[in-house]
Amino acid sequence: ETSEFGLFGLGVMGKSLSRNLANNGFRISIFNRHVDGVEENVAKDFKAQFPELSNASAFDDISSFVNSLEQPRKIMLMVNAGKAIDHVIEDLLPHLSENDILIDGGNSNYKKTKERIEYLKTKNIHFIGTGISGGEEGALSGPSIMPGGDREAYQLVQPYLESISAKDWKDLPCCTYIGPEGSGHFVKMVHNGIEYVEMQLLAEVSAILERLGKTPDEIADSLERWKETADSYLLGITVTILRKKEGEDWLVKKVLDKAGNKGTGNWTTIASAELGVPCTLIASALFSRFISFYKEERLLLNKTFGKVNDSQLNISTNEILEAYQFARIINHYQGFKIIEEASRSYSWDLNLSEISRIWTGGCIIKSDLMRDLVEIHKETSNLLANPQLIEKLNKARPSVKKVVSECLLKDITTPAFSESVQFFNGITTAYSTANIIQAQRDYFGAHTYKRIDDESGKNHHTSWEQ
Ligand SMILES: O=C(O)[C@H](O)[C@@H](O)[C@H](O)[C@H](O)COP(=O)(O)O
Repeated sequence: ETSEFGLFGLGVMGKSLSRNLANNGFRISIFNRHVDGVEENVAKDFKAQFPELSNASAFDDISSFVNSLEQPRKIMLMVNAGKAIDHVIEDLLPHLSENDILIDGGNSNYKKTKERIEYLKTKNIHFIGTGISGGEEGALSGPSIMPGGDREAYQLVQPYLESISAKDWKDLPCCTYIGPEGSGHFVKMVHNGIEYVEMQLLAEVSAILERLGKTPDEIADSLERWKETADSYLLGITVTILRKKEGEDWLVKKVLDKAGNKGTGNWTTIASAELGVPCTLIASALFSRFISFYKEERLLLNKTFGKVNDSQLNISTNEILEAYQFARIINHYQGFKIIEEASRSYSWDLNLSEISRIWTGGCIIKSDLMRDLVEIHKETSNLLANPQLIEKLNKARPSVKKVVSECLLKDITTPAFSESVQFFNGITTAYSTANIIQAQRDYFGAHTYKRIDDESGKNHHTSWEQ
């Protein structure tokens, strides 16, 4: 009997998604390449390991894999983002038939996805660029799925993606058609950008609570209490991480402080620059990872400059919680702003409320705040215009300013907290200092400027020295 769905690439996510598809009763074919001495019989061995895969067909030969599938074929590619996708597409093409559908479930760059859609369209093959969030566990039990590309083709794979996805509080699938072109991968990219900041904020919170003399267990106790008002997946795993011991020692203390990245935070920062959206927090979180990589230089410079002010920190845990809530709202404001701008610039017509909804389950940034954003985005796309969030921000302002200034004075590095206040001050300032910038640009480059007393809006130029 032919299979109804194919899974190509049995890495961490591919394996979890295969089992998820099988657990949902689908007849699947699974494929993993054969690499002498490296990857041999991966699909067959994997199939043998899990009872739910007993009906699955396992292959390491592309033509048998493709021919095992009913037409139009639906194949999900779970291979590393980048060139590997193009190689796999070229390997598959000779075996595919018109109207077959390829789904790229990796963290691919949205511009490349658009190119691949257009390239495969010339061969009457559909390509759906799909963001999948939730890691190994989420992919098995139900990830958040963000498919983008050809809507008709999506409808043919919708039953599979919706079945395996996480379910929201109304038991609806955390999977929805995002939009055309690479919009699915764009939205996943921004998901990761928001994720970077949420992780950075929790790291900064831990550093501040440690400076207040708390052990990892005591920090975990505090964060555990924060679940009442600020629960999120990342808060939950950070509690577990902080409690993890190796003998008497906390494992987290043994982890080398060099944070890696696989590119999505990078791309989000580039996209924010290209689209003119100030995602300052995402850029800051990315650059904090880059700074962490200068470990040797940091050790040297620490000797040169050292921390001078290690006096007592005068901050309460509750003020840190309020500051954390403040910065998270700014983070989500910036994240959804770039999605809104991309939707406008690329005519993708994205639904911010629906995107918030599918991010309430299965994904890394799922949280109580995201749950609130589902309703808020039905009223406005501007989170800073929502009365509920305005009230929260105004209530938390004294705390975040105190936390940032105290940490600055006491030499505790809090780039994400600091940036949240700087951004907020900037975006809420009626008359900024940009008039000076315009005058300087006009001075040395005759770039012209507009005048507040000239409603025509025409450009003016001044010979500033005369
Ligand atoms: O949503 C998710 O499931 C994760 O974000 C996932 O996509 C992956 O873990 C990223 O690679 C993390 O990004 P970095 O490797 O850049 O931290």
